[in-house]
Amino acid sequence: MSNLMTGGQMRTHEQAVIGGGSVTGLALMQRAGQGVFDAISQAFPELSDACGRRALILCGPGNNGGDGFVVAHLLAAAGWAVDVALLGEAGHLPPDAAANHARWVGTGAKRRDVLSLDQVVPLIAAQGAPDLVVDAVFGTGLRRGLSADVVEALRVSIEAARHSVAVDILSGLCADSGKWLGQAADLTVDLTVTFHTAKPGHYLAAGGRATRRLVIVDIGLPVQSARIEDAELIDAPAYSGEVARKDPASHKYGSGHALVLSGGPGRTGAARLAARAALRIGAGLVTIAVPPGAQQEVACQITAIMLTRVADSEALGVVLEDKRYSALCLGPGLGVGERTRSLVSEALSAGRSVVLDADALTSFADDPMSLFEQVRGADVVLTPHGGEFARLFPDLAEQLRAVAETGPAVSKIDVVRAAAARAGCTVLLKGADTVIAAPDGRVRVHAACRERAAPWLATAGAGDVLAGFVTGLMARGLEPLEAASHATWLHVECARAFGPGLIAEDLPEALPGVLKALL
Ligand SMILES: NC(=O)C1=CN([C@@H]2O[C@H](COP(=O)(O)OP(=O)(O)OC[C@H]3O[C@@H](n4cnc5c(N)ncnc54)[C@H](OP(=O)(O)O)[C@@H]3O)[C@@H](O)[C@H]2O)[C@@H](O)CC1
Ligand SMILES: Nc1ncnc2c1ncn2[C@@H]1O[C@H](COP(=O)(O)OP(=O)(O)O)[C@@H](O)[C@H]1O
Ligand SMILES: [K+]
Repeated sequence: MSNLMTGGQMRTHEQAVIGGGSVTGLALMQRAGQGVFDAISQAFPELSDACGRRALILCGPGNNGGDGFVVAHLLAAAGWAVDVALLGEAGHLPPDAAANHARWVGTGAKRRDVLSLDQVVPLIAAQGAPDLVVDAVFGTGLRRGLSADVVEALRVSIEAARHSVAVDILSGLCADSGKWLGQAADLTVDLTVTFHTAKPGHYLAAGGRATRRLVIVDIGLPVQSARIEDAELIDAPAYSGEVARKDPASHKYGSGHALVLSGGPGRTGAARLAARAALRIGAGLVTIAVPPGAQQEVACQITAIMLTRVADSEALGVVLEDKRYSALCLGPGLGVGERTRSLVSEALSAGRSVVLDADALTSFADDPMSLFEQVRGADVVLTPHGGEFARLFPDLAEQLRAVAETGPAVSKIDVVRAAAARAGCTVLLKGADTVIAAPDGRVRVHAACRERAAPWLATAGAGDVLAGFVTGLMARGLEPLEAASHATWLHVECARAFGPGLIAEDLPEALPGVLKALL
């Protein structure tokens, strides 16, 4: 896993390193610009012959613009015809950007013109499409939404150019949250080149869709050891290798016994999906607890999975006298109301690992604190989708939903971290971008975007399978944050392995192939 650093963390780190005297801001800017140039050459080999190529570089009023001037210089040196447009006054640029602006403009007979940003649209109308547009208008310093003329210049350039590249992050996106500040511009570039680490805004919300490729350039800043305030990205190509391995000497009870509670007649499918997922991910045994009226329905659809009758919370208490049940899953298809609340309370009081999903969460919509009092400090994972999250944490959901006028905006990381602290247990908020937070502040991010896109995963029952994966891994003894992280990565991996046409039943069946590939 790698760290995701916010704009603020990046600035603090950069200032500390510059303050230490080992490097100057100007040198970092040169490395950043060189990194963008190299990434362009690598991503678009068809541009290697610079003869007759035209580039348009859009520079902003801060250091992101400074990076743009470095890129302009390198492209021109390589033989490109380069136009540069600047937003704002050259005289107001910060020192390092001003130095690179001056270098670009040159002196005497070799002076070059710098256009103003409002000359960009007429330039493209007159000259036709450039081969390359580089967006160096705003990076991590974006503080408010783009004005309409900036959006227009960006849109026309990006849509016209054959190749589009954003320096650090596409202008208009908040680097911390991936949200558009102000009005959403909904632009997409071919390539984004960022520095030192990826930022949350490259993965969260609109940020995950705003670039087709992301390249992270090492600009020589020292790598910081992991700190609790850094969100970690679940990104390793073979993340869940440890899950694929089992102790050769263990027996089935060594891998735990998962109990999945089912809803009544006609509502048992979700629990069966979760149970199959828990078994496939390696729980040694899986049992479905069914209300008596649904016994027939479940019995005729399971084989390796076992069944026990559980009419109510008292019956659940009796079942849980068997201490070998190591993890429980409640929620999928369970029904909303008092019965579910009492089953949840019984499960939590038994002191096992517990996954609460779907109806088990919605059942506490009227009094979320009564749930949090029971889960605090226990090995519990809550797995809400956006709607369920809003029922338990309405204020946090509102902060996440609100249009952000100023940056940095509240991010999915911020709200899930706050939710986990409030609930006192691990919270996994689902979506194309999934954020998992432990109550101690650790956060993991998985984004099903770009090379990990899994659009077929947005299918009924996929969430039940995820709950089953988490349950199975907790049954095997993984701690909540680890179980949730591996389950999330494997869930997407199964969807990617199966591909188009995926339905929820296919996910557990794709898992053996995925696990085998990890060994
Ligand atoms: N950190 C590092 O290690 C390294 C960083 N590097 C580079 O520096 C970049 C960060 O530079 P940065 O801090 O100068 O911010 P940047 O994004 O250029 O913008 C700030 C300017 O924009 C203005 N402004 C903001 N929003 C606005 C709006 N909506 N509309 C209009 N104006 C607006 C704001 O003005 P103000 O808010 O003060 O009015 C200020 O003038 C980073 O992304 C990377 O590319 C690399 O060189 C190497 C190492
Ligand atoms: N666009 C998407 N790309 C990747 N994964 C997605 C996308 N949309 C939803 N998912 C995933 O699909 C699952 C849907 O779960 P959920 O909303 O609970 O549905 P259900 O209740 O029908 O099972 C979650 O794991 C979520 O992260
Ligand atoms: K940019």
